[in-house]
Amino acid sequence: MTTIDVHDLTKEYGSTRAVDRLTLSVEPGRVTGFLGPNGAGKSSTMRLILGLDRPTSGTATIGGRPYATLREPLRTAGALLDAQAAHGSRTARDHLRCLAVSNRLPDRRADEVLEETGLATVAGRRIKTFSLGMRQRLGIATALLGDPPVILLDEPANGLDPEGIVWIRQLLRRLAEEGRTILVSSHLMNETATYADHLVVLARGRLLADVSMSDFIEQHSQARVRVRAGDPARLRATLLGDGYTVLGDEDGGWVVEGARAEQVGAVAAREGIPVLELADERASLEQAYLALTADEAEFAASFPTT
Ligand SMILES: Nc1ncnc2c1ncn2[C@@H]1O[C@H](COP(=O)(O)OP(=O)(O)OP(=O)(O)O)[C@@H](O)[C@H]1O
Repeated sequence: MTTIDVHDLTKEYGSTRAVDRLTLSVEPGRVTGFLGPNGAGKSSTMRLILGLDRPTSGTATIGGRPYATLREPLRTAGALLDAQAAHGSRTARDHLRCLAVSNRLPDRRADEVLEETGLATVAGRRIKTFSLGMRQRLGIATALLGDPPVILLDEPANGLDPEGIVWIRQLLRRLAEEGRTILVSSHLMNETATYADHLVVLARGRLLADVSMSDFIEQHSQARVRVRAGDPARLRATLLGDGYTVLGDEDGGWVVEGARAEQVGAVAAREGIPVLELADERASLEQAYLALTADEAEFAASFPTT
């Protein structure tokens, strides 16, 4: 089992501290979503893990070794960082075969990963004719080429069509179930929620959270209850009288902030108000993420207050 270990990692570009004393481990057998506002340091961290940049201080290792010292790196870690990186005048198959040869991988791996990523029918086409989504698939094919235990993907769903998004979700789940270590950065919270088991959240180069998906949502969201009742006006007045915050929902019911279903049910029962619908509302990853990072977004839009 191969773990990614980052210890006290710092990277400065001139006066910008892109990564700031970061310590974390990315564990095998699960998909770790790598989140954070623009400029948080996600790509910089991935580049440092992959030996593409030198840290200012600290270490990043894969299976206990710096990437640069791995003898057959593609067999240990595969990555998609920049889908535009492939040579445009080569065909997809030639691009992958060249990489296979230079990494002493069997030639057949090129066709296997083309098949796996849905590119078999365009394997003979030059990469410069590829759409963004096809380039993403080729980047993922490259990451899978060495059948590595560790995979890092920077925004893999970028440019994928709806079918491609379903495909990447299933692929990530399968890779994790095979026991691999998967680190995936994304700005798409709804997507991340469908495949990640664990989350690492950065802001301004620092670690904000390193926690399971379910604990993250629990910790960074408020309990809410949705309720519809036979006498909505009286239920609202009673709840307000008991100190709850009550908002209207689009179906004519109420959303009660900071409450659980059993509490709202007890209030309705006490007052003899018939309850037609009552449910705890599960916060989304997006709501929890926005609550956590509200003060951290370096380039957050400012909204007019009037
Ligand atoms: N090669 C570089 N030279 C100078 N500054 C850099 C370089 N690479 C990154 N930075 C800076 O480091 C900070 C972190 O950038 P990084 O790309 O790692 O963030 P990110 O979390 O991946 O952002 P995004 O979500 O927008 O891709 C930013 O302030 C960025 O401008």
